[in-house]
Amino acid sequence: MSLKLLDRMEQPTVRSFTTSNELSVSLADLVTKLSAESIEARDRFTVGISGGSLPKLLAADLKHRKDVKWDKWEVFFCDERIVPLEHEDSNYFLCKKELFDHVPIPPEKIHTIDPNLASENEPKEEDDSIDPVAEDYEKQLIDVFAGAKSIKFPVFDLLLLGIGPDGHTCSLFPGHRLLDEGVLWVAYIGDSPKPPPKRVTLTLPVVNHARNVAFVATGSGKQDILYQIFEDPSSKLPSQLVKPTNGKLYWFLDDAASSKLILPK
Ligand SMILES: O=C(O)[C@H](O)[C@@H](O)[C@H](O)[C@H](O)COP(=O)(O)O
Repeated sequence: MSLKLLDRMEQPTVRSFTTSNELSVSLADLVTKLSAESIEARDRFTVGISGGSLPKLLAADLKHRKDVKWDKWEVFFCDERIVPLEHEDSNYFLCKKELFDHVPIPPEKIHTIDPNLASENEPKEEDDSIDPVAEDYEKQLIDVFAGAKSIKFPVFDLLLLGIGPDGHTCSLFPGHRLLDEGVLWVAYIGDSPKPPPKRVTLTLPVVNHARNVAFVATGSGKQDILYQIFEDPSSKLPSQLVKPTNGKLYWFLDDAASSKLILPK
């Protein structure tokens, strides 16, 4: 593979599958393995899930696994649309339909935004990454990850990321000022190029502090952006800025998405 992501300490693991079902089985194997290892080491598994096509691919095989200690999971959302939780645009709603309705994760371990906190008016210009929904969600992360301690950033056991055709991930979009956010754990974006516009998102430092990060991308619509990411280290796309500091990076692709990449057989 002519992987140009050479400036990271550890090469990512890149897997491409003929079918999305094969991808889902392999992804479920990794999630199950990381869940067991995390629970063994820390008596819990902290995971962040993205929206889009990821939840269906994640759940397809995982929801049938019997060897997962679901009650030890702490689930967050890598980004979330500021809509009611029962709205079809809600990532929680999507994950509930695909996964949470099929596995016994205790409801109190599924950490959702509180859309009722949404302010009618946009934040003031100078602090426009701060918003009641984002602040509340950040407090939920602090409760789970920091408790009484003060830590710079949370360390997720696994973050599951999608990638947009423009190279965005979470709700971190190309050229957006949020890419420079270095303090907040959760930020507000009111002008998401991908509708709906109002969202909260984990910030890049949180993503890069994770023990494991797995991108999931399928379909020919992703082939060009994946080629750019893997072949052009100079472009600073959000997905290319994901370089876990002390963590492992995985790419789960299907052959349609990886068709322009030169991957080892
Ligand atoms: O809430 C969201 O919109 C997602 O978290 C977003 O970051 C998604 O992962 C990408 O847009 C890829 O979406 P697809 O996998 O559907 O192309």
